[in-house]
This record gives sequence, structure tokens and C-alpha cells, in this order.
Amino acid sequence: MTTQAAVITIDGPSGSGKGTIAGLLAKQLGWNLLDSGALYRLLAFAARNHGVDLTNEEALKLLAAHLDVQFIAAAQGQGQRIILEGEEVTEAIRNEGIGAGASQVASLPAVREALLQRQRAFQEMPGLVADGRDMGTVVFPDAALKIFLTASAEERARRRYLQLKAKGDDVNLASLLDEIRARDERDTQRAVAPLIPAVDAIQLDSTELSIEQVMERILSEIANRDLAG
Ligand SMILES: Nc1ncnc2c1ncn2[C@@H]1O[C@H](COP(=O)(O)OP(=O)(O)OP(=O)(O)O)[C@@H](O)[C@H]1O
Ligand SMILES: Nc1ccn([C@H]2C[C@H](O)[C@@H](COP(=O)(O)O)O2)c(=O)n1
Repeated sequence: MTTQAAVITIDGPSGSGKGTIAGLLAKQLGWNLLDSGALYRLLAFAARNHGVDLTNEEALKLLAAHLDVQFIAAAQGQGQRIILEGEEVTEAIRNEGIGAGASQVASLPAVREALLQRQRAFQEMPGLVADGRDMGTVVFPDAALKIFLTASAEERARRRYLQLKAKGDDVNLASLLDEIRARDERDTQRAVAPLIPAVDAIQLDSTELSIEQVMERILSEIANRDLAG
């Protein structure tokens, strides 16, 4: 009998803190990390580089199937590095324009299908923390622990504003809030794998919680399930 690596899924809307929490958890547990949103961002980025229209489902499906990407595990004190077609794009895919493009290509069924096995291949020992929109509903329906992380749109826009400002970007809070609302609308209303909590997910509203408090709550769920080994 083969034992599969345990999976913890963290789904939720943009800016709710999924990526931050997933990265911290993976590090603390010594588990693998899947940032599934990065795959959709990489596809939008590659499409732009190759002149592929974001509505051309057939061409995007092909591009997704052949995406030449490497995720390099975090070095001490650093985040995961992402290499696309031999070039580092870790930062280049983290802007709201690419996020909006990612949300657009993610609504295409053929694109989601093309990326499904690539995401499931991350399920390796000793375990996997996966963050995205459909980790608990579609990609890893048998996950040992499913978290649905939310926060108000205003708080998420505020967090994004501070994050981008700290990077030196020229940002406007009102337009970030508009972009977050538009992305929420597209991600929750699409026909395939929409952003919804899995029926067995634990819902956590982080509007009033610090990163440390969110971590504490999730670590206590992990301890209750005896998942950390
Ligand atoms: N509980 C929290 N309290 C305050 N700030 C937070 C909290 N969680 C995350 N943040 C901050 O909010 C910003 C956005 O978080 P993060 O990138 O993890 O969100 P996300 O849900 O992964 O977004 P996206 O889906 O768009 O990638 C980061 O600057 C992060 O440090
Ligand atoms: N599992 C996923 C992950 C991401 N997406 C889409 C929807 C998002 O708007 C976009 C970018 O994701 P982010 O990096 O902001 O988490 O990608 C999805 O549909 N399914």
C-alpha cells in the first residue's frame, strides 16, 4: 500500500493572506509549497511575451501544457524563486496587471485542465501546503485540512497598498479596491472551479487578525489532526 503525502489547502480571495500563510506554514512544517496562483500568473506573463491573446483558449491551453517553469525552494529568510524559460520572474509576475490577466486566463476550462496534473504533482512527501482558489474543491478534494481564508475587500486593498508601496510602486488605494472587487467578481462568478469554500473547509476571517494570530489558529487545527508528524 502506498501512503500519499498529506495536503493542507488554503483558498481565498486576493489579498486575504493565503500566500503569506502558506509560505510560513510550509517552512515551519518542512513541507512542499504550491503557489497555484503563480501558475496562472506565469501563463498570463508568457502569453504577453509570446503575443498570445488572453481570450485565445486553444493557444493558451498549448502554452499552459508546455510552460517551462521551475520553482526554487526558499533559501533562509527568502521567498520561493520562480524561473520562466530560463529567466527569473519572481517579482515581475507580482503586479495587479498580471494578476488581472491571470484571473482572465483562469476562467478558461481548457487552461485549468492543462494545469491540473502539474499542480497535483506537487503532492510529495513529507507533505504539501497548497494555496489558491480551488485547492480544496477541485485539485486536492481529499486534503487533510482545508482553510478558506477571507478578509474584507477594504482590508485586502489596504494590505496590498502597503505591500506595493513598500516595493516603491506608485499605487492608489481606491483603484486597488476597484481591482480587488473586479477580481473577486471574476473569480467567484466563473463557470469552472469558482472561488467558493469547500464544504469541509474551516473558514477564517483575517480582517481583524495579525499574521501571527492566523498562524496560531491554523497550527492548532494541525495539532488537533496530528498532521505535523
Ligand atoms: N493577517 C494579516 N494581517 C495583516 N497583513 C497581512 C495579513 N495577512 C497577509 N498580510 C499582508 O497582506 C499582503 C497580501 O498578502 P498575500 O500576498 O499573502 O495575499 P494572497 O491572498 O496570497 O494574495 P494573492 O491571491 O493576490 O496572491 C502581504 O503584504 C501580507 O504581508
Ligand atoms: N487555484 C487558483 C489560483 C489562482 N487562480 C487565478 C485567480 C486569481 O485572480 C489569479 C492570480 O492568483 P493569485 O496569485 O492572486 O493568488 O489566478 C485561480 O483561478 N485558481
